[in-house]
Amino acid sequence: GPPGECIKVKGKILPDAKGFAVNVGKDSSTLMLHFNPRFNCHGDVNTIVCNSKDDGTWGQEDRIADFPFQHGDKIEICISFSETEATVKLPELEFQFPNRLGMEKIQYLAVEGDFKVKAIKFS
Ligand SMILES: C=CCO[C@@H]1O[C@H](CO)[C@@H](O[C@@H]2O[C@H](CO)[C@H](O)[C@H](OCc3cn(Cc4cccc(/C=C/CN=C(N)N)c4)nn3)[C@H]2O)[C@H](O)[C@H]1NC(C)=O
Repeated sequence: GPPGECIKVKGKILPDAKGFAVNVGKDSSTLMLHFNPRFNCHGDVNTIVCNSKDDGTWGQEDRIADFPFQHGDKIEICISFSETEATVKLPELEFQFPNRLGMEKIQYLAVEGDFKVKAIKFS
């Protein structure tokens, strides 16, 4: 959807989650944002890793200092964006990630890993 629109992903983190990801962008190879909370994977413990992907090539990772998630949590993740940055709103945490590709619309959303999607809403 267009800038300013908010993509809401509601769901439940699995009780034994190692990690999950919410990907938004053009398609699976071109992502404005790969939002990847890691409970314990790739050597990361309780770390949110964010990145972009440009035609199949990962960008530079950003690691967010806070980790407001627990196994089994029911959460809502709200992602909105402008031409300069994406904003991720979580329970007790909000942060920005640069819109490195200058993407003007999001037409792709995928949720992967240990997260059970309950609802997705575009508002
Ligand atoms: C230190 C060594 C070199 O540096 C590492 O180099 C790795 C490879 O590049 C990076 O890792 C990569 O980082 C990328 C972001 O930048 C993507 O996240 C990618 O994953 C893509 C991907 C997504 N997906 C689906 C998915 C997503 C989330 C959970 C699951 C499944 C959960 C498993 N549940 C179980 N088993 N119950 C599955 N699969 N692959 C990841 O491989 C590390 O961050 C990086 N670490 C650091 C500190 O720099």
